[in-house]
Amino acid sequence: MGSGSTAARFFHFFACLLGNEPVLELEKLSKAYTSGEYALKDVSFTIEKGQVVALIGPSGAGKSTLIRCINRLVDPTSGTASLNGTNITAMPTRKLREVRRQMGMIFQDYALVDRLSVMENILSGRLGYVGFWRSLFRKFGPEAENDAFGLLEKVGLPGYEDKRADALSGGQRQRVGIARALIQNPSLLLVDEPTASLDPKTARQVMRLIQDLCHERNLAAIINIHDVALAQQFVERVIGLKDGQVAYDGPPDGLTPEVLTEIYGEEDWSATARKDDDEGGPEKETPAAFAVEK
Ligand SMILES: Nc1ncnc2c1ncn2[C@@H]1O[C@H](COP(=O)(O)OP(=O)(O)OP(=O)(O)O)[C@@H](O)[C@H]1O
Repeated sequence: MGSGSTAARFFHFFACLLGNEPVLELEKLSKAYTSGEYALKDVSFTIEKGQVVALIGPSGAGKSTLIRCINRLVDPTSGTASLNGTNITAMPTRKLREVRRQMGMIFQDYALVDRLSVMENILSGRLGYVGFWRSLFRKFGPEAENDAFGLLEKVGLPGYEDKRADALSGGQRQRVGIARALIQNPSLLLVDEPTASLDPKTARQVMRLIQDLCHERNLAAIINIHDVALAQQFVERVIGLKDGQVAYDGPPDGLTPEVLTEIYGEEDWSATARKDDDEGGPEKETPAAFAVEK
């Protein structure tokens, strides 16, 4: 382990002492694909426990590459990513299973197994915790099943456990995807365009649900999202990528037309950027967050 990672561990330890517990720390993370072009260039930021962050930026800005570097589906070219103080960029592949179960993934296309029940889909989030034979026969134990029932309530789908995944609406499928990610007991949620396939109302419900569950569990999340207005409504921090670099890192209110022009280019942003006299800040937790569209 080099001196860089020793310094990173020191800063992580110090930040924890100060009460700002970093979950994810990126230090000059870069990725060049074989074409030689950089998809990410020196990306550095820290996400603390309980912080919900939107990752925005135009197509090709590097958002998916960043998420993939964090969960090591893609190996960064240089720089480091640390999860709870452990450098995951340097981790050998055989150890990745352990670190990946600390990262819950939520996908645009839900990634459910259609022919399986809601309960089986949720329990598959526990695959990283059981051995080969138990995973093969999908034996996760009564404790995991209890957790799954609790999560079904949380995501507003009580009584849905025996329904097949392909009998659900898009919004319901995403709720199952959220429950599957949470049953992993992750410390970080990586959320890839969770609302891209949903109508505006369901998209809001799903964003509200993610926000509420993160606050309730003090869980950090990065949400890759194209809908800037939706992001502004439900997160406390926005990171804007442009050409693989961080072009903005700040509160949703700071996304002025000028900042959006810097990230996306010239456009009439007046309908998108939150105005100073709008009701400020992301939505706060409300019981309505758990209302379900059926
Ligand atoms: N497997 C790959 N091989 C080569 N280049 C790639 C690969 N994946 C992504 N890229 C390139 O890296 C850059 C960043 O792509 P990435 O998919 O991360 O952007 P994005 O912001 O997620 O875009 P979108 O919003 O359209 O999903 C682009 O120039 C893209 O062409």
